[in-house]
Amino acid sequence: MLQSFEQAHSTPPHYAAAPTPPMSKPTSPSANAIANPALDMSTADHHHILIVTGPAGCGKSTVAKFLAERYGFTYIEGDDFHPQANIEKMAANIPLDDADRWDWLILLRDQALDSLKQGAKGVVVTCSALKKKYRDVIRTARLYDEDPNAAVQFVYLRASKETLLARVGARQGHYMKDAMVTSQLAALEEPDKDEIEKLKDVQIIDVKGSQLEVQKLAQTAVDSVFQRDGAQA
Ligand SMILES: Nc1ncnc2c1ncn2[C@@H]1O[C@H](COP(=O)(O)OP(=O)(O)O)[C@@H](O)[C@H]1O
Ligand SMILES: O=C(O)[C@H](O)[C@@H](O)[C@H](O)[C@H](O)COP(=O)(O)O
Repeated sequence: MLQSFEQAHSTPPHYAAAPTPPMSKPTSPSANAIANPALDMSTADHHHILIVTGPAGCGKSTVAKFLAERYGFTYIEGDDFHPQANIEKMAANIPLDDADRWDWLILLRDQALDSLKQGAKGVVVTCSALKKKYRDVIRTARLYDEDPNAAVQFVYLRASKETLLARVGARQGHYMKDAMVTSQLAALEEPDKDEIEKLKDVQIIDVKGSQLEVQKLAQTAVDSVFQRDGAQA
């Protein structure tokens, strides 16, 4: 959900014009979160940057809020960090191009790193990250991090065109309208074999089910990442 850009915030020097609203405070895992040793492993051995990706309407914000609450991570809503020019373009049904996206992607990467630096035990970021080269920008977080245990992990939400159209169409008050779904899918490069098998930093979630079903799938996927990383630590 888009928030106000008027609040005070710190601005990275290389992105002076960017809106940078404050991030949500880390939340404690909800009282009814299922007890799971993965929660401890994630915080003891690694500081994860979870990037929830996929086209408009796939459920990024919905899933990211759930994951942030479950793990007590800081939530960063990517839509809140677009410069006004990008928002105006999207609201006019004009797809962003690469040039529109680079600084936004760098800003999201740096916001995630800032959060970890300020003590967050992990971060969940929503970012469509439609193309491999956009994901590669976020992957460079590792190079800039002062914390050698920081780990970027993508949670890609896979949805059919019909599902996207239905969900974007039903959503109220967002600048991204259903007319943009076609261009989102045209730009989309799903995570490829290299990313899945070599980099091993992508989890793919089918989101055709209910919110609860999708939450369970996302939780299982992320728990497995924490288990894996804990075992390797
Ligand atoms: N699994 C689901 N089933 C049905 N509706 C969903 C599901 N997940 C999200 N939604 C709804 O679809 C719309 C788009 O979800 P949202 O999280 O805003 O997607 P994104 O952030 O990827 O654009 C919202 O109105 C949301 O409530
Ligand atoms: O919630 C949404 O509907 C989307 O996330 C939408 O807002 C947009 O896709 C991104 O903010 C960035 O735009 P690109 O996907 O064109 O990079």
